[in-house]
Amino acid sequence: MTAKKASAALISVFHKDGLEPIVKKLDELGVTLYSTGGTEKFIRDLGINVVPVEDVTSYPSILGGRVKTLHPKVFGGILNRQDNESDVSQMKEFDIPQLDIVIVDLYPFEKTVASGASEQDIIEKIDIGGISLIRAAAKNFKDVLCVSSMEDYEDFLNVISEGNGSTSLEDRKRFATKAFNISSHYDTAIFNYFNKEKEETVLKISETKGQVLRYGENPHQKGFFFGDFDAMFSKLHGKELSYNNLLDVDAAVNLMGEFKNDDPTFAILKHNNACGLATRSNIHKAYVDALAGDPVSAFGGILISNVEIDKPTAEEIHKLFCEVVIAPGYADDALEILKSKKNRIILVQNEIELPDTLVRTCLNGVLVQDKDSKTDTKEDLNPVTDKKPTPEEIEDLIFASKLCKHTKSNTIVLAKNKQLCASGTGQTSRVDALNQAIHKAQSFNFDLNGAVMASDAFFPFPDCVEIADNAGIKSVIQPGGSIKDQLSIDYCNENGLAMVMTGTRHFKH
Ligand SMILES: NC(=O)c1ncn([C@@H]2O[C@H](COP(=O)(O)O)[C@@H](O)[C@H]2O)c1NC=O
Repeated sequence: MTAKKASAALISVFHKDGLEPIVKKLDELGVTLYSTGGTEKFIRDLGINVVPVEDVTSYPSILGGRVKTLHPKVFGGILNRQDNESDVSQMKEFDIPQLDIVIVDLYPFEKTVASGASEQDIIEKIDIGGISLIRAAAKNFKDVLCVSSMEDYEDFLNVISEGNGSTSLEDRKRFATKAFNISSHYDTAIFNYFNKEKEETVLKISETKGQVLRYGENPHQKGFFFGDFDAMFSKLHGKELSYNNLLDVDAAVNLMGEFKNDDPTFAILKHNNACGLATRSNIHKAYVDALAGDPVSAFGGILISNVEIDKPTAEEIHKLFCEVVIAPGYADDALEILKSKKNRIILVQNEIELPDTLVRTCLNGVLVQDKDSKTDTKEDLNPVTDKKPTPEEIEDLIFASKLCKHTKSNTIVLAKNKQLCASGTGQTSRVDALNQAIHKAQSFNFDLNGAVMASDAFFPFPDCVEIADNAGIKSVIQPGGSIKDQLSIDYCNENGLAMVMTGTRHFKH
């Protein structure tokens, strides 16, 4: 028989909200309730009989609540094996009450850390007794049902009501799984707090908000997202986001983060790279000029704006088939237009910081690195040629460099008047990336005379500046650092090009 009738429950919870229906139900079912200080008072105030845990331990809660349930009579009541003769006789010998249900809601450690509390307050929010109760009850799931978080109260209430006081082995094991999820996540959070300075080269990630995606990168692959999408975005409309949508949204948000404080800027991305980008005096113009960057690739793209989207912009966007639109907000009439396509995903981006550590799988492990948080500014530009870039060219160099940083390596970005003309993306050589960019820009009738070129890494040879010069490019930004830098500088000097070095490489593999 795997169904067990519950006769006693220990309840010790931090959050008392939501507890009332549970204790009422347990009382109605004739279950004896044992409880700790604040929880006991809460139950008693409801007019329900409850046994203080002190009556079991013969100890008061001591050391400011650090020790209240940590006692053999409590843990014996949870950990005894009901089908083990020796356990059963010891329960009698030591007068230990049988506990069939344990309900715990832990001290809110993570919330306390996030609130910026003092170290002492944080330390006091490391739950010791509660986590021990959870682990003990979950270990003994054959006999005990463990409710380990207030988020599971409703689930538990259904189980106990449907079973009329009995619980099935299946449910007890299901709740034990939840319990070990809670306890391991809790300890991970504590470790990561202590390991803030990253002294231990150990990686502990605990994501509890997993979402099953329709599929992975392709329909025959499974896919999941672990993260808190709702903290980052309010989804106003459209179909469920796919694995690839999420990757594109990530690329879009990271790119637009570079233009947060700039004039209205619009970007269109495909396969994580921008195919259109423009900064203008209003968002309508920015969209039109971003689209002009590559109206062919824009089909099915991810669109992002750094300012609210107005009606004229929405009318233009509406002519295009696009997967996702992201903005800090939408005018009402703009939203109405955008919503008129059933599947179009419309997101409002909330003001929230992205993590500053990047993680990806590698071989049989993972690679971890700091995010490339360096954005090239005017102060970073070291002019290395006789000719210096004009103020307009400097604006374009910074614009192109910001985009370069968010484009797959090897990359070359060509820009003019704060508009992306074209980029070469993810090429195996820098020359290929440049040729791809020039060819693409010319195919969309961009006049590259006076355009600027940004390179994510140094030029190993002077071939790139020569090709760029022949296409009409007048100014170049690159990190520098090649032993043959001087050859590129010499070419620029001989041919009237301006070049600046930043000293910062922006590879994106
Ligand atoms: N010290 C102990 O023995 C102990 N036993 C249970 N707790 C926690 O005390 C809280 C409930 O306390 P109260 O019922 O006094 O409001 C729960 O969050 C529970 O996880 C304890 N507190 C911290 O470790």
